[in-house]
Amino acid sequence: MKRKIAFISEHASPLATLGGVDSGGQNVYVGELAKHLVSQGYEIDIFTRWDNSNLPMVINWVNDIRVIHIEAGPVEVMEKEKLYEHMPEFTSNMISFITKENISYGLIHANFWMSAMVAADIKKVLNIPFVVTFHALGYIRKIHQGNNDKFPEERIDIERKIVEEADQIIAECPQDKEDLIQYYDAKTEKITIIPCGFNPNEFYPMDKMLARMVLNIDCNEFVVLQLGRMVPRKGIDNVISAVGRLKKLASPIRLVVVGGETDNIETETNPEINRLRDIAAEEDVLDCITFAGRKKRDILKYYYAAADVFVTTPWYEPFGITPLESMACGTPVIGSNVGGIKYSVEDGKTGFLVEPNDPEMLALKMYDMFNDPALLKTMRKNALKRVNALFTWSKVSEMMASLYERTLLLNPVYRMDEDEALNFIDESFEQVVDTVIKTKQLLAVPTLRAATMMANCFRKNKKVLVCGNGGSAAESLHFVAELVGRFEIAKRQALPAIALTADTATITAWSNDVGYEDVFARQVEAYGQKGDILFCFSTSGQSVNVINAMKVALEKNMYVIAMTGKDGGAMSLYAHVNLIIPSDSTQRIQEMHLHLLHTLCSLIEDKLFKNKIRVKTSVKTHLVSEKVNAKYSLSTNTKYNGHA
Ligand SMILES: O=C(CO)[C@@H](O)[C@H](O)[C@H](O)[C@H](O)COP(=O)(O)O
Ligand SMILES: [Zn+2]
Repeated sequence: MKRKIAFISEHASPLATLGGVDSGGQNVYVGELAKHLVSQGYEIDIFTRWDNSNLPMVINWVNDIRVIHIEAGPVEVMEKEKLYEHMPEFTSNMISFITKENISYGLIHANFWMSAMVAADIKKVLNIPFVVTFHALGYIRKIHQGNNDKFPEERIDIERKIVEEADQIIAECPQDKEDLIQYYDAKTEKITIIPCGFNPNEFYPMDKMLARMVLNIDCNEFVVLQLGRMVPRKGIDNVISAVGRLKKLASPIRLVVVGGETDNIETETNPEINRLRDIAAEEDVLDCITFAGRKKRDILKYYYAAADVFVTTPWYEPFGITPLESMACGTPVIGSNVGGIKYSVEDGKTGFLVEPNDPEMLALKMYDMFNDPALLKTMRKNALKRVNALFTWSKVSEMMASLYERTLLLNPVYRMDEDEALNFIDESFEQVVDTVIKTKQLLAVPTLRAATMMANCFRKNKKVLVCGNGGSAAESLHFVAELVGRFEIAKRQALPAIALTADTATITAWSNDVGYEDVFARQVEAYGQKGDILFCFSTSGQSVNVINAMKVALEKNMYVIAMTGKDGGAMSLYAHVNLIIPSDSTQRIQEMHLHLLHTLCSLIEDKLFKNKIRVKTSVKTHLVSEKVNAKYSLSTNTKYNGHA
C-alpha cells in the first residue's frame, strides 16, 4: 500500500513554476521533492492557498500528486506577509477536506512557518505527525532585515512553538541546524540535515559558446552572472561594485543580471533595479552590464552555461538553489560565506567563498578566475562532481524518505492494531518452532562434537576463551557464568572459561587507541595457549574482530568453535567445529545460540561429572560419597585423551 503524505505550502504552489517564470525556491522545492518522492512509492497531496479563481480546487498534477487549493482569505494573489490572519481558515478548510475525503495521511510535511502552524493545529485534531522545513527562520531574517521585515511580530514565538511540537525538523544545511539550536532551543535529535536539490534533466553542462550564441552574448568577454530575485538582501549592489573594480584590472568583461518583475527591463517597475542602475552609473560600469530581466525557467540553463562565473553574495541565505543550478551547468560559483552557500560551495574547489558586502575581495576572486583559465576548468570539474554526488533531487528524496519512515512510526494508523499484533506474536512463535526443528535436524552431531571437544579441553586442564559482539557478547558472559559457576550439578569443580567481552578497560582502551578489530585478538594473544579453545558467537559469521581472534588462536594451536547463523560467514573457514543455525533472522539465531549453549553446558557437565556419579552410586559397596564425587578433580582424570 502506498503511503499518503500531505504537503502544506501555503504561499508557494508548485504550479507557479509551470507558467515558466522563475518562481522562488520553495515552489521548486515542493514540486521537485513531491515528484521524486512519488518514485519512492509515496502518494502526495500538496495543499496550497487558493489564489486564482480560474483554477479548480483539486488538480491531478502528475501521477500520484494532487495540488489541492484551500480557501483562506480572498481567492486572489496576496503578499505572503499578509497571509497570517487567514491561516485559521486554511486549517479548518483543510481539516474539512481531509475528513470529507476520509484520507489517512501518514504524515504532514509543512513548508514555511505558517504551513507549520496549520500542521501543528491539525496534529491536535487528527493526530497526524508532522515534519517541517522552515525554508527561512524569522529570527535570522530579523537580524538581517531589521524593521524592513513585514512579517507579523508573532512569527518568532510561533516558530519556537513549532520547533517544540514538530516531530522532526529538516535543516537545509549545517548553519540552519546551528541556528535552530542556538536561537530556537531545538533538540539536536529532532533535526536532520537534508539539503535542497537540483534536477539534472533541467540543469546540465553544455558548450559555453553554444549557450552564448543562444543568448547573443559576446564570445570573447569574461562573463559574470548574477541571477535571482531582485531584493536588497541579495547583495546585487555588491556585485556591481566589485565589477567596477574588476573592470580596472580585466577586459573585456560583462556582468549579466537576470531577475526582476518582468522580462523586459524597460518596463521594469522594481525600485531595486533603479537603485542598481544608479550604482552602476556611479561605478562607471553601465557599458558592461546587461540587465536581462526575468527569464523563463527553461532558459536559465543557457545563462548558467554561458557564464564564466556565477556570483551570489546575499547578506544571508537559508539555502540558495541557484549555486546548485550553476554548478550543475558546470559553472563555478563565488558565493557569500553564509547559510547554505557555505555548504554547497567548497571554497577554493568549486568556486570561492567571500564575506557579503566586500566588493574588494569579490573583485580579487573574480580576477583570480579571469586570470587563470586552468583554475576555472578544474573548478568546473569539481563543481559538477560535487552537485551530482550530493544534491540531486533523487538523493534528497532518498534522505527525505528515510526521515518519513521514521516519522510514520509515530502515526497510530501506521502502527499495528491489536489483531495485527497478535498475528505478529503468533508468527514469531512459528518462526521459532521452525528454526528449532531445522536446527535439531542439522546440528545434533556438531553439538556433540563441540561438547566433547570442550570436555576434553577441561580434562587436560586447558581453558576456554569466549567472545562475540552485542547480543553475542552477552551470550559469551552467559556461557562463561554457567561454566565457571555451575549449571545443573549443584557441587562441582569450577571450569576455567574467560569471557573476552568482560574486560571493559582493555576493550575500550584498545578500541580507542588502536582499533576495535583486534580487541579480542589481543586478549587471545595474552591468555591463549596451545590446546585451549576459542569459542566464538556471531549471528553473521562476519565480525572482523572475532575473525581476527580466530586467526591468532589458530596460530597458537588452539581449537576453535564457531556458533553462527546465516551461511556461517567467513568465520566458518577458521573453525574446527561449526554450529551454524539455519536461519537468516538475527533474533532466531540468537535464540538458538542460547538454547545450544545450555545444551553444551549439560553435555559438558554430563561428560565431566555425571558419569562418575552414576558409576559410583550404582556400586553400592563402594564407599565414596557424593560429596567426594563433587570434589572430583579434573586433573586426576586421565582416561580421556585427544580431541573429538
Ligand atoms: O543482539 C543483537 C541483535 O539481536 C545485537 O546486539 C547484535 O548482537 C549486534 O548487532 C552485533 O554487533 C552483531 O554482530 P554479529 O552477530 O554479526 O557478529
Ligand atoms: Zn538481541
